[in-house]
Amino acid sequence: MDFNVTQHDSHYKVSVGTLLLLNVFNRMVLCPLSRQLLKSSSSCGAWGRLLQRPSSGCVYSSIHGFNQKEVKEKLQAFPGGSIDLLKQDSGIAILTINNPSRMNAFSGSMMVDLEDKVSQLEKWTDGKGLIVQGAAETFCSGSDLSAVRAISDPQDGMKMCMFMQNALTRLLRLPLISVALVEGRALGGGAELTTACDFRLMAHASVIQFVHKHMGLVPGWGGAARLVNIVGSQNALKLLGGALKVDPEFGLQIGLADGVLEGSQVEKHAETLLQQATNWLSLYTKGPAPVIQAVKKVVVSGRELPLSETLRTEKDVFGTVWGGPANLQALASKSIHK
Ligand SMILES: CCCC(=O)SCCNC(=O)CCNC(=O)[C@H](O)C(C)(C)COP(=O)(O)OP(=O)(O)OC[C@H]1O[C@@H](n2cnc3c(N)ncnc32)[C@H](O)[C@@H]1OP(=O)(O)O
Repeated sequence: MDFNVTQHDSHYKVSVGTLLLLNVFNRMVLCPLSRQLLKSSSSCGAWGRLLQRPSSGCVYSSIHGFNQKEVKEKLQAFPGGSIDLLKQDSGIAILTINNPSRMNAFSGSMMVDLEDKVSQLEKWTDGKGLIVQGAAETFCSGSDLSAVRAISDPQDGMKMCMFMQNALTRLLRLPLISVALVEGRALGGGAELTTACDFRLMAHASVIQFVHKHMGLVPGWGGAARLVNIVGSQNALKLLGGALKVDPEFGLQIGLADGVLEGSQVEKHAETLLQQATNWLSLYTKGPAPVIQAVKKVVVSGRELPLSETLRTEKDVFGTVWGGPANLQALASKSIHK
């Protein structure tokens, strides 16, 4: 029996035998080969650095004089609040910044908690998407100012900054499509946190503001580097230099926001913001987890690596889905894309 398969504008004739052979070839030759390539590149290659090992997305390690255990102990001295993770059967997880009495400011223990939750998400094989939100109708007001005052020594400040850069870089590199649901205010480090997600959805009347200049600071959690990638250097300079308030309309205009959510309080039976964000995200997370994760991996490599390295990574990721269950099922079901 032959299947007529349309891919874009070309028609291919694929027999069941060919499909099975492809699958066997993939499982016995390509996959072990890919795994071998990944192994050999894991110590220094870009692929290994970015995608292969959990927590390998770290920017700082002991070779940079960074002692994670020591920094964690110091941060734990500033307790309060929590970072809550809910992994759902749908493959979409909800990460909640939870410290309402301080407008969801990050205490030291919340920073440690965040790193722990990112580690859990790195191991989530069934995951496809992630929504990052704040508790009690506001997003996050940045660093807890009482901790900031206590860690005024530049060396300690830099250690906290390295810790948060590691955690947020790993958050952005997760093989999950992530969205920050911004309600209320995202200030300082909270604004930086929104840039560690792939997308930002802003609720009516919400504000993202890099208030660092007003605090005599610049972003230190990787937010400036990510902001430049998202909105370009001209807009980033305006947002940081002017500590401008970004409302949903301005956010859409400069590309910081990817969508605006309706106010749920206005109409009694309106969808909650979380439901709206989930619906928005599900357009991109529909399908099997290995395929969605592969999509995110090729985009991460394209976003971060030089062209020749990103092409090699794309080839390796391609090898993990080619002839895989979703690919074979699509071929067998004669899927067409009108
Ligand atoms: C590299 C990271 C750099 C940084 O993130 S530096 C921190 C940047 N963030 C800030 O400066 C935010 C300072 N806070 C504010 O501007 C205002 O509190 C804010 C968020 C606009 C909310 O204003 P309001 O709605 O009027 O509420 P409020 O001021 O009464 O605040 C309610 C309670 O929350 C507290 N709070 C808000 N942001 C905080 C923070 N970042 N650290 C510690 N506590 C914070 C605030 O002190 C107040 O507490 P309390 O009720 O007086 O005990």
